[in-house]
Amino acid sequence: MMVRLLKVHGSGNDFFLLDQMEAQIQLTEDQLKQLAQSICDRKRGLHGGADGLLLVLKSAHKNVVARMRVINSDGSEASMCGNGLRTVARYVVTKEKISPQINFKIETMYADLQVKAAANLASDVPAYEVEISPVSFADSKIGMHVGQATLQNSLVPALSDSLKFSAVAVPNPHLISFVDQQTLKSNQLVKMATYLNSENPYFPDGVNVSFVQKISSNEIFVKTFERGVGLTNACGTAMSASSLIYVLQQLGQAGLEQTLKVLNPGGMVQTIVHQRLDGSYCISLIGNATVTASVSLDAKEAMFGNFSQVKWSETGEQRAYENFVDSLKK
Ligand SMILES: N[C@@H](CCC[C@H](N)C(=O)O)C(=O)O
Repeated sequence: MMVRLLKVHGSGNDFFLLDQMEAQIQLTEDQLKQLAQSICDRKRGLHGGADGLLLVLKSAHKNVVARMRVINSDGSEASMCGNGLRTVARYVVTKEKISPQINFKIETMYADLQVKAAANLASDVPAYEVEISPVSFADSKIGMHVGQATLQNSLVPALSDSLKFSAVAVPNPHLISFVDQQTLKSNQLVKMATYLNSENPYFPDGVNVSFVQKISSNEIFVKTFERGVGLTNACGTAMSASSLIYVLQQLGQAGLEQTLKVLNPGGMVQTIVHQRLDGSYCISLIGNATVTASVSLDAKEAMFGNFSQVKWSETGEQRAYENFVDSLKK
């Protein structure tokens, strides 16, 4: 059962992308989960593994070009993936020959989201802009049980006696703390997030946890431990959620519609926080959509960790991306 995959990334948050409309045989839900776990495994997976598997499907919604599903590397399904959506948008533009000026929609678990091509981040680094929405601060939408209906820069004594937390669903769940350099460099993020993504009474379905550092008024650094994955180079929804919290708590109205620079361990994206007329928020996430390789493999063999028949062909795009990351350090 041969299938073709792409290896893609946004800010180094990397994925295998499978277009199920092109696959000759449809994999069952169990087979998709097993394939994701097998190829994404960082030690025994395909070419160093990945953070997840992105599925591209047909959408039944009117005026929607395609549908995206996201399977984390542990086989769990996520409701949204910001970095992944940019790469899916690029894939759909190429496949459907959509003009780069056109805005279009991609269906995700809870919303049909606007996407469009953006100006290159740097020479030969294609970029896309995607909508991150819907946003909710309610404990029920976040899957949060901390004895408070919302968390907005609040102490949660069960988690830490000094760090303050904010929680938001965009719509996948995020727990965010603004920290100093020493805390950012410590093992606290991994320790806390590992606990909150194992059996625990506070976030029984797990949560993406980010530590954020303010760099300047329009610049933040975000480090994320993702639910279903672990520490990643970047998490698009986490950077969007962190930008929203930063604007609401530190910039106020003046921060709306402003472009923020969001640095992360894998590179940099830009975000813009919007407030709609009905008072709800949404975020524009702008960043690279890089295709590093095209792959063909026998899905049944790959599910069991046999990659002997894999054909792997590099695109050459990674070099330009690395030059871009180097330029950020200067
Ligand atoms: N990397 C993603 C988020 C993927 C889903 C997350 N691990 C979850 O389970 O919610 C992003 O770029 O947003």
